[in-house]
Amino acid sequence: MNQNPMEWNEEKISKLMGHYKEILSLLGEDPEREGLIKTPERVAKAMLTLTRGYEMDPKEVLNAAKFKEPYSQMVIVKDIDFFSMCEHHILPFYGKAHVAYIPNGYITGLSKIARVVDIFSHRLQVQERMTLQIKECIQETLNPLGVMVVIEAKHMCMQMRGVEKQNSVTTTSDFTGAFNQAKTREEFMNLIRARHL
Ligand SMILES: Nc1nc2c(ncn2[C@@H]2O[C@H](COP(=O)(O)OP(=O)(O)OP(=O)(O)O)[C@@H](O)[C@H]2O)c(=O)[nH]1
Ligand SMILES: [Zn+2]
Repeated sequence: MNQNPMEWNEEKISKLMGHYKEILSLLGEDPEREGLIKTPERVAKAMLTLTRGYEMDPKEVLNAAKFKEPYSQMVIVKDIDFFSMCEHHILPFYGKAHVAYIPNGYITGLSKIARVVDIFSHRLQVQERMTLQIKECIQETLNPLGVMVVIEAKHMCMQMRGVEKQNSVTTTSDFTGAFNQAKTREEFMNLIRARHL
């Protein structure tokens, strides 16, 4: 998922650099001093990297590795680390995503589930919408018997500023189909909590 520098959109970078230079001045800094001279360019590239998910199609990623397979028990990819940015403050929120689905004739490459999380997290987000988008993307692409997504995250806008709570963790979950049954959700939650390897 590293952005190839050859693919930088020079026009966008140049415009972003102008804005970040202005922001540095407004914050009381001297954008011409040595340590800051390249900062607008660095920040422009960092922000384009952190929002690269806008340029990517998560359904295409899943469809590229969709395999016909009769396996119809739960598949779980847990502890998928992610970093995203809250759309309210443009500050990071970060944590782990856990995804389960029950195939209905088709499976996907395991890494593709993590890639879908990467794509949606590299956009300005709220945790709830990210949870729902991952769920919908998998449901609509693989048409499984059910999909469930659980996300646990810490929000820096609640740690560094505002209410300044360092240890609160937000958990969101969403599901379809077979996960409407409490027993199926329980199986997933137990497997998430179990420590293996
Ligand atoms: N539901 C939800 N809220 C979020 C998320 N990320 C940040 N927020 C919250 O978005 C809210 C924005 O509230 P506002 O009152 O408009 O903004 P604010 O004055 O900066 O709020 P404080 O953070 O309480 O200082 C805050 O309560 C944040 O904690 C998220 O992923 N989901
Ligand atoms: Zn925020």
